[in-house]
Amino acid sequence: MGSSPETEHPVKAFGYAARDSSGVLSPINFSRRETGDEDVRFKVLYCGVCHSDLHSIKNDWLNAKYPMIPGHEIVGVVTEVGSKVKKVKVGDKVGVGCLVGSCRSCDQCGADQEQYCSKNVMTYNSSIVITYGGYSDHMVCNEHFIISWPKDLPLDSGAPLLCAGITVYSPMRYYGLDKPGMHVGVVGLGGLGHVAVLFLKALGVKVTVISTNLKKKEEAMSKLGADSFLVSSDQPQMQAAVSTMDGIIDTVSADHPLIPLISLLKPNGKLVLVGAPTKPHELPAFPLLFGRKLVGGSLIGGMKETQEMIEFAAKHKITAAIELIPMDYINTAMERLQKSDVRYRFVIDIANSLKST
Ligand SMILES: NC(=O)c1ccc[n+]([C@@H]2O[C@H](COP(=O)([O-])OP(=O)(O)OC[C@H]3O[C@@H](n4cnc5c(N)ncnc54)[C@H](O)[C@@H]3O)[C@@H](O)[C@H]2O)c1
Ligand SMILES: [Zn+2]
Repeated sequence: MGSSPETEHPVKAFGYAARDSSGVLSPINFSRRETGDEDVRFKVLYCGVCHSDLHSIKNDWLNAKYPMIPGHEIVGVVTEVGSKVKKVKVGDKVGVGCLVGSCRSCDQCGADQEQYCSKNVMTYNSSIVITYGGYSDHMVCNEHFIISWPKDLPLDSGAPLLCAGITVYSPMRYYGLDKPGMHVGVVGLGGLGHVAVLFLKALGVKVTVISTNLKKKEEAMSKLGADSFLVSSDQPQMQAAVSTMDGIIDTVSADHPLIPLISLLKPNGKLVLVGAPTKPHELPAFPLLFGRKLVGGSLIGGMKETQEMIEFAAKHKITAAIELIPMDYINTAMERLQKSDVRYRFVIDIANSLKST
């Protein structure tokens, strides 16, 4: 029996898609697969708006497939489970982040690092199969990639943790920047950056925000609890902070110089890049040699660590600072995100505002 997109994906769905690199999002009817034995089907309640969604719809990374339905900070309520599903039941609250599949048999998958599996399937714009993300009415996904939502964690302001949260939490753990009393810098106070401050503070780490924008100082210190604030263009301030940091988490989404950041590190300090600008960084050897410094990267986190992160967040009452928006505000939200005009994450109120046409 031949298969067609209709037989493989017979369940009608509705969402918002970008059709080309203008990135403009508009309503779309599409379809999803039936609930398989190991699948969890859920109604989407909330979906965060990550800067990666913006990079993707605009084809900044030159890998866009259209129509593209973005969204990988997805929280919902389970409506159907396959016969073999053990993790959740109908009515449970669940989350899905950036991953919906991986080979499940390679070394990386065996080490709970599905994010580094060469055959992993991203939640949308996957290069392996067609996937559509959370700017949509419902999702279906293998239970391995489902996060069980902690009872006391808010659904709307918790949603951004599924990408922004795990993306900063994982490198803190892996690079050992999680020890009480350490001093860690956070560059770029946006969606990722502001939750980085919250996680580091919960771990007992001293945090300095490094930003281009002095206007964010008051909020960074009083609302997010940062210990100090450096304006990256202020030379005397930057000079006074040279060799003071054990690590830096760099969340900046656009081109920026790394050398001033490397100079802020103590010997053996680590600069971790999580932001994904398109232009290559300039990275001279000398500032690394003198001080045995390290520049590394990190991509989201595996499923086990994402579950651990979300439980850590619930325990420490960590949520994102959000602006809740209706679906039809998304194009304005994307324009504002491009201008860094959001404190600090847009979250779409999908269930109350996405109406099928
Ligand atoms: N590594 C990963 O797994 C991963 C996961 C999610 C997002 N990302 C990437 O991280 C980056 C940040 O994502 P976000 O959602 O936090 O974005 P955001 O827009 O909310 O925050 C980015 C911050 O960078 C600042 N910034 C922008 N241009 C700057 C410049 N030239 N110099 C200094 N600061 C500048 C902005 O003011 C803003 O505070 C994006 O590139 C995104 O694609 C990576
Ligand atoms: Zn993201």
